[in-house]
Amino acid sequence: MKVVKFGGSSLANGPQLEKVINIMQADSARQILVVSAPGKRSAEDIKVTDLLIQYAGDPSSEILQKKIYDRYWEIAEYFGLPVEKFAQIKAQITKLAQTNFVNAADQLAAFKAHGEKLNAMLIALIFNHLGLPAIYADPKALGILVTGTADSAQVSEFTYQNIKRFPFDEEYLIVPGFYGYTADDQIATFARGGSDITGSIMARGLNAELYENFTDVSAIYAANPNIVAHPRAISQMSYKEMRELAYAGFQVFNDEALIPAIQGKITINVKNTNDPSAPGTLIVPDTELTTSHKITGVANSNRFAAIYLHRYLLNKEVGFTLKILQILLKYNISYEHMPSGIDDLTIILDKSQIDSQIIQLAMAEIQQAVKPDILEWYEDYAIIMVVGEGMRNHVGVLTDILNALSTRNIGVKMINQGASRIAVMLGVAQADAANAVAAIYTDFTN
Ligand SMILES: Nc1ncnc2c1ncn2[C@@H]1O[C@H](COP(=O)(O)OP(=O)(O)O)[C@@H](O)[C@H]1O
Ligand SMILES: N[C@@H](CC(=O)OP(=O)(O)O)C(=O)O
Repeated sequence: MKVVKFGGSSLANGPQLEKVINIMQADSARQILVVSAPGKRSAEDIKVTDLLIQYAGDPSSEILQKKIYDRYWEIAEYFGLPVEKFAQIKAQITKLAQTNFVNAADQLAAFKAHGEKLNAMLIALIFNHLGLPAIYADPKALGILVTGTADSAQVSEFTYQNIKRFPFDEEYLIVPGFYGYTADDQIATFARGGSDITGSIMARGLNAELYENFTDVSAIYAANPNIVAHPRAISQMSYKEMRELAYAGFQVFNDEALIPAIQGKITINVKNTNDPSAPGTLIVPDTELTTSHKITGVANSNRFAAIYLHRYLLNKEVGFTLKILQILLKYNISYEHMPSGIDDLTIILDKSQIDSQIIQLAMAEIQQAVKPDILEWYEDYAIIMVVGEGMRNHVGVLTDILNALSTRNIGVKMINQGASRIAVMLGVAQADAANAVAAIYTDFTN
């Protein structure tokens, strides 16, 4: 049996859902359908998840209710679903505004999750209307249990036994992606783009033969196609390569979604809803790789910022880093990377988790506690990740990367190599990030 996940772009309207239904019917092993909320129908459009975020901030807005309702009705109408059957979807949109939540974070999570929930309910109704046997499987009934925060949930291990016990037979199982339930029965969502995680959880829970992830590109490319024109398609890559690339900007597959697949040894196939016969990209254990390039891909991300500090003889002082980490802990700030030299330390953070006031307080405390000669906050920071299992067997990869950048006059703020033997991470100014990706990609593929 195959678990098949479709992203928001594949479910944006009726004609897209029609392609999805055809893809599901084309292979009898495709039984589990994990869905995102309807995505953008054009570049200027707004995702249903983003409409729901607005609605959470203004639940009395009839305009927002109507906008959300219209997105689902447009799909229902395309398939000729009777209004009476659609009534339950409409009722859920209105009911959200009347529900009392314990706090704002729980309320926002519940609103966001309804993008997927209502879409899965609607798709099950449409399948049945078309004479296809299908049931809606809510994460609560499946036993998808999560811990962590309301907007950044982590799956609990109990989930996998629960999924195995879920009773189903020959019918399609339509599962909403993106959320689970906490121990106190509240909805909590994964990070944005997290429907991929649900697909991976289902694939591990049911020990699927394959996890197919359908999106709007025919493969994962060696560079973001929005930066490099017609980049090389990656036919196959390892879990670890995908994780590094997804983390650093290849949003085509969520980085956290790799973990359940790795644990369950499930092969992932990223494919295109608009071109389903294309082979797509296979993501496999490194032992199963049959192709090898010097580099597999190069990604960039602007979601980082850095604290830089300099003090002579930093290397001699016992407990220096610990003091800084205790301050970060106090302010609930997690760090991503910490490259260091004898007198210097850079702490790279994910900007999305911090506001500027908190960082100022933390910086003031660091100044007080460790008295650095220089303490700076770099907002203008982009990370470039150059990834490839093939790097292990090639000498001079770093030289080639640095040459690619220096010949285009792109300055490097930081280099981190070694921790992961298949990736080199570089820090550059945000304005240089796209050029850096294009430069490295061009030099390595020529
Ligand atoms: N290296 C890459 N290869 C393919 N697509 C990429 C890459 N980097 C970024 N993308 C972008 O990822 C998009 C697909 O991801 P996403 O928008 O999350 O899809 P979905 O709506 O299916 O969840 C593509 O349209 C493309 O613009
Ligand atoms: N709808 C959620 C989860 C998701 O995975 O969406 P998409 O498949 O459109 O990336 C989001 O917008 O974050």
